[in-house]
Amino acid sequence: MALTSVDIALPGPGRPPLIGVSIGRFHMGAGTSQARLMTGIKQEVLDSVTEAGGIPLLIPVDCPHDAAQVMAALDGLVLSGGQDVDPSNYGQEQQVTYGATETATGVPFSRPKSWQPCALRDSSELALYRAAKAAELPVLGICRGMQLINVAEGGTLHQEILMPGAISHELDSEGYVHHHFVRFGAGTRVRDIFGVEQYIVPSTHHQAIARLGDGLVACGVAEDGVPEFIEHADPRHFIVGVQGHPEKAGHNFDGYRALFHHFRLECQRRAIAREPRFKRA
Ligand SMILES: NCCCC(=O)O
Repeated sequence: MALTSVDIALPGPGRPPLIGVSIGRFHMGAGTSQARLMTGIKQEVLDSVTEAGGIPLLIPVDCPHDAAQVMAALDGLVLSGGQDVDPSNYGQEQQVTYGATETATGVPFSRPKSWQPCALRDSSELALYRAAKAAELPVLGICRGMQLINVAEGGTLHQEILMPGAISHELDSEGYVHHHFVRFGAGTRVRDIFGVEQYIVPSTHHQAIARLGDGLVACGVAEDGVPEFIEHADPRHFIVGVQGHPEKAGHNFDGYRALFHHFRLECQRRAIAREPRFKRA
């Protein structure tokens, strides 16, 4: 689908939708006088929502309000990327990777497979997802966000992509992004949005969906079988997860801009249906 700048610039009838964006929390400058606890999100996520015609509103992990109250004030939810989901949320223990040498140091190493899990962020985002779904608000999950949707629906993750025959999905040791193809399922929402059967994925993840959650469809799958896109099978829900990073790819690949565009339109359409007073003549 080719989007023009006019499509993006005109939000259409009604007010621009208010789109909640979950954000991570992390420590910076540990052990220095600049040590601080930060809350942050990649700028590209906010830019993608804004460019698509939505208003992004950040939801901190320790927001004290009930998730249903928060989502009642919003028209949609973006679950952003970041640290790994704690394996306890999908019934597993933290696994450990053992290596003969660490690339940089040449010494044996072991490290937890799941990177910096944060119980507070997990519980906050799981509650927001459930509240958004209950209110039939559109949800777009990016990378970790897609994995969180799967976990919320009872699915599981591979704590590392080490399955036989798996292609490379991670940044390589020099930081280059691997690109590979994804094939969209016929009759799926994402197939309609992208308007093609195959698309390119800039891939930067080390975990992947293992068992798919209830009600979800793996609507875009890589050649090694790794789910790259998921969506909810029930058409009442606009719930879409992307394992890659659409917020980083929109300037090169129109399909990812189309994804944000359709998400914003769906948020707006449902907001108008709920609040007809916002509809312009
Ligand atoms: N697990 C959340 C971040 C994405 C990944 O590396 O799998």
